[in-house]
Order: sequence, then structure tokens, then C-alpha cells
Amino acid sequence: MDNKINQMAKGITIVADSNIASLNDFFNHATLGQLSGQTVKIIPVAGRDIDAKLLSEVQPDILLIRSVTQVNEALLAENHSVQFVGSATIGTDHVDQDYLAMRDITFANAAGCSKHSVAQYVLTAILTIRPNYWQQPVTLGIIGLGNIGSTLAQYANDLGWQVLGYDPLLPSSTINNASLEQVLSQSNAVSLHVPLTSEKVDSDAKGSDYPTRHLINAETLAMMPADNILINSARGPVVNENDLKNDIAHTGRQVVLDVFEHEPTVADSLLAKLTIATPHIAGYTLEGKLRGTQIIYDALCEKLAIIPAQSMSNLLPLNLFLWSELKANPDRLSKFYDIMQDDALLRSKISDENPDKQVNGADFDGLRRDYHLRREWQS
Ligand SMILES: NC(=O)C1=CN([C@@H]2O[C@H](COP(=O)(O)OP(=O)(O)OC[C@H]3O[C@@H](n4cnc5c(N)ncnc54)[C@H](O)[C@@H]3O)[C@@H](O)[C@H]2O)C=CC1
Ligand SMILES: O=C(O)C(=O)[C@H](O)COP(=O)(O)O
Repeated sequence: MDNKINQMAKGITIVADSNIASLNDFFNHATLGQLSGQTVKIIPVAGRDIDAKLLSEVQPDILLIRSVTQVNEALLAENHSVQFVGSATIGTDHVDQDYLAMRDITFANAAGCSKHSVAQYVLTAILTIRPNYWQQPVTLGIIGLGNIGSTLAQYANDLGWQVLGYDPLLPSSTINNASLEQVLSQSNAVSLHVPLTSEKVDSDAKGSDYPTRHLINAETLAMMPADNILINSARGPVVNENDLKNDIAHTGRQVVLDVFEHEPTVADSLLAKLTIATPHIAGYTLEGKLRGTQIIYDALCEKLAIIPAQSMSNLLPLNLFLWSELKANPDRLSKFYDIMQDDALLRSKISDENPDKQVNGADFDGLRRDYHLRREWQS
């Protein structure tokens, strides 16, 4: 155990995004208080309300977030206490990890936590739009073959689909088997599973040699035949939304978005053109969210040098959703996941009373906060 954590001996104060699943079950006196005399105080706050003023006033030891809290110098400059930041998410584009390292603050994210949930979301979207794909040969393009992309490829393989995959940062393989242009031009549906990264400039070690910001733009959209579905459940700015709107206007392409360039705001001028639109809930299953909490809880226990005393298996109700059952009964898809209900809820937030003709940020966030977590299908 390091000295700084020892200095928390009188108590641990945690500021946490209130949208973290089962926060109180994982972070309490019984599950963290194994250090002698420790008390645990949790301050739950909406993720977008975790700001520099709060962290300066409260001076917590631990900060637990999800994807909507930007963690950087601006947030932490007036804070002298945080020693651990845990993000119960796969994505890390909201966290300046170099800054945390410079401050000697430990960082953990929840890699892979919702990989099955997101892959199942993508399959549901495709098979809802094109139910005939249960029976016929399909080529699925996957851009980014990490945890989610490779999990999606397994499901596709299971359905007898061909996979064309592109990931320039991984060695070639049976699924990493194509160029970007081949994936875009030769697939029936293309799904994006890349992190949000920006271009590398000489002085900026943070950039990527293969940046993904606006990876899908007028030029790359032009490579896709009009009947090729596009699905983005990665991060909004991976797709240039203006270029996408123009593309749909010209091609009539079927497009599924779970994430948006200007999230949490969604303009009706875009929404009206989408075949399916959902409020960033691709990973929102009970299993996916609990796994995210479990992973950062385990990482915090490691930091505190205590033995984890809580497990998501204690919190999960029985799960009767079997992938084998769905495969044998494709007509049950909407019972496994009714994606059109999520789509309708998002669209219902645009009303004639809303002069801006957009989904407001508060409504978008509200749909996510109150989301009825679905279940992950078991294999
Ligand atoms: N909509 C939602 O609810 C969720 C969205 N996500 C998003 O999905 C992203 C991917 O998740 P994972 O697969 O778990 O991440 P991962 O880190 O396991 O895999 C990402 C893959 O993308 C590849 N990659 C990077 N730049 C690329 C490029 N220019 N072209 C092609 N491939 C590239 C990497 O080499 C890596 O293999 C996350 O970063 C997150 O932003 C994650 C969970 C839920
Ligand atoms: O894990 C990720 O990365 C995600 O995109 C999350 O599932 C998004 O959920 P929130 O962190 O915004 O609740």
C-alpha cells in the first residue's frame, strides 16, 4: 500500500457519477473498509455536474466517473487530494491520462466490460432492418477489431456471415483481412468499433498514426455502395455528421447511430434521416454496466491493497436470454431486445413545442439515466 493511501486512514471520500451501476453495493464500509478504522463517504453526483469547484471544495480521495465527465487539468488543478480515478467505461477519450500520470494519480478504466452488449446491439440493429439476413449470406465490415469488434466477428461467424475487418494497429488475421476501402466498398453493413483519436502532430505525443476523428467523411462514404448499412456505436465524432447527412440525402443509405457528433444534443435534421437512433445505450445492459463497476472496484482494491469483497455475481438476477434460443427462433428478436422502442423514445423527445427541433441535452441524458437496463444474451 502506498503512503498517500495510508494517509486516508481516517476515511475515504469518493465523488462518483450517480449513473455508475450499483455504486453503493460496491463502494461502502464493508467492501472498502478493511483498512483499520476507515470510514467510506460516497458523494453521488450527475456526471456532467462533477466540476472543478466541487472537487476543490470536497477534496475527495477517489473520483469515479463514466464517459460524460472530462478529466483533465481544468478539472483537477485546484484539487490536491485525488489519488485514484476510475472510469466504469471502455472508452477513455474523456480522460487526459498523461495529466493524471504527471500528477501521480492512478487511472483505471473498464476495458471490455460491455463488449457483448455492444456486439448484440449491432446484430439487433442489422437484423431488425434486414430480417432476411438471418438466412442469407452477408458480408459484415468491422472497423476496429479490439474487444467489441472481435466479439461482433464471433457472432457474425456463428451466423455464417463473412467478416471483412480493418484494424491497422493489429497484425493481420482471419478477421483483420482487408483494407479500409475494401471493408467500405465490399460489405453489406459496416460497423465502427474504434476509439476516438486525433491526428498526431509533432509536439503532441497523444495523437494516433491512424486517427479516427471524422474517419467516416464524404470521401469514405463515397466508397460505400448505397445499400450498405452504416452503424456507429463507437463515438460520435468518428463520423462527420454533415457529410453523413449529405450522403443519406443522395443515397438513401440506412444508418444506425447510437452516438452523435454533438452529443448530448441531436438535431432533428439528422435524426429524421436515420433508420435507427438510440441515446448512447449500446452498452447499457445490466451485465455490461455491472461489469464496468466491478472492474474499477477491483482496480481500486488493488490500489488500496485490500481483497475485493463484492462481486457482480451477487447482484445479478437470473438471466434466461440464450443466444442459442434466439438463433433457433429469429422471430423472438424484439423480445430479446426491442431496439425500435429505444429509437421511438429518442424521437419522442423532439416535439412541436421544441422550437430548436432537436433532442436537448437534458432529455438525452434523462433517457440514459432512466434507461431500463436490458439483459446480455448468454452463450
Ligand atoms: N456506444 C456505447 O455504449 C459504447 C461505445 N464504446 C466505444 O467503442 C470503442 C471500442 O471499444 P473496444 O472494442 O472495447 O475497444 P478496444 O480498445 O478493445 O478496440 C479498439 C480497436 O480499434 C483499433 N483502432 C484504433 N484506431 C483505428 C483506426 N483508425 N482504424 C481501425 N481500427 C482502429 C485498435 O487497434 C483496437 O484494436 C470504445 O473506445 C468506445 O469509445 C464502448 C462501449 C460502449
Ligand atoms: O463504455 C463506454 O465507452 C461507453 O460508451 C459507455 O457505455 C457509455 O456510457 P456512460 O459512461 O456515458 O454512461
